Amino acid sequence: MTAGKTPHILTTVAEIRAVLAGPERVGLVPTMGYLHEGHATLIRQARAECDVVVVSVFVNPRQFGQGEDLGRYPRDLERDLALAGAAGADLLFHPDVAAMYPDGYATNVSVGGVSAPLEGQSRPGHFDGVATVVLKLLNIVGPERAYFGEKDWQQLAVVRRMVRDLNVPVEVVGVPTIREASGLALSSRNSYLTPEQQARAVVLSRALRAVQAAAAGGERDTARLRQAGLDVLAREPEVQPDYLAVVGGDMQERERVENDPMTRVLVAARMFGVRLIDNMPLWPEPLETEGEGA
Ligand SMILES: Nc1ncnc2c1ncn2[C@@H]1O[C@H](COP(=O)(O)OP(=O)(O)OP(=O)(O)O)[C@@H](O)[C@H]1O
Ligand SMILES: CC(C)(CO)[C@@H](O)C(=O)[O-]
Ligand code: BAL
Repeated sequence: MTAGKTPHILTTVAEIRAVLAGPERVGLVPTMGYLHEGHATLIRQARAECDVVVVSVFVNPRQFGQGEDLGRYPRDLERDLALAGAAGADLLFHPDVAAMYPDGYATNVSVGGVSAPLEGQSRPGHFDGVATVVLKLLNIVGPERAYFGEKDWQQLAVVRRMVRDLNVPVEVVGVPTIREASGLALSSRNSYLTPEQQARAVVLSRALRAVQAAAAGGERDTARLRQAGLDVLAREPEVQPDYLAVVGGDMQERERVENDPMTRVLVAARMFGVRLIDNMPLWPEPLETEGEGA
């Protein structure tokens, strides 16, 4: 199949299973639609590495809590088709809710450990919904590789854990976060904000960079690193921080940060009524190990 064409839309499990029955290497890019350059980057990487690229567009009700934005989540299938096609997608899987959760549906996938803190604490049940739908999508499409953005760092950890624990035969590929020139991480939810509000939301990435700078300056105490980020957030009156945390690959904070490339600083905050998340590695460049070069 060639890149740049409008992908075929398939809406039923039987259809997509029939189309993907061959021996080709399939890449899956799961999304909730309203695609942007972050999604396009995942699709392009899948295009470069796989024979057939499937993009799923499904706003999964099971990962939204009560009072969250399920009802107003942005949708534009025509635009998604054009963007997915231009980035190299062959197929767009767009099931409706009844196709994914038919009458009598009764199964939940719940990943322990990495799901519990941060987003898991702020959005109870969210990662059950994510794990459940991702496992269903993997079972429906049967890809060799599945692509996820580092923008949802904890989600990536949850998916990796689930795939390992349940022996799912897929390679999970994490793709670095795509940002506006300003530093704002691209996100479908940015569309809820005016351009002026988006400009002010840059404070989240600035806070993350302040934590990185404090670590680069020698700070190793987690509470003080955290404070460096919170001080930046405090200068923007429109920010209501949810959490800012410096965690290891297990999503847990320690008193002092470790010389470990998995150490990550994550932030979630409400701005102008919209909940935004972002994260960065604590060490943007690989660290020399203790004593190396001495
Ligand atoms: N800026 C980005 N850079 C890289 N990957 C991204 C980016 N934004 C989203 N993704 C990834 O795209 C996939 C689909 O995400 P999703 O459709 O929820 O988009 P989103 O922009 O994260 O939306 P939301 O605003 O709901 O968080 C996920 O794996 C997500 O991590
Ligand atoms: C992985 C995902 C498509 C599951 O609904 C969603 O959580 C997302 O878009 O990040
Ligand atoms: N990209 C994360 C999906 C969610 O917030 O539900």
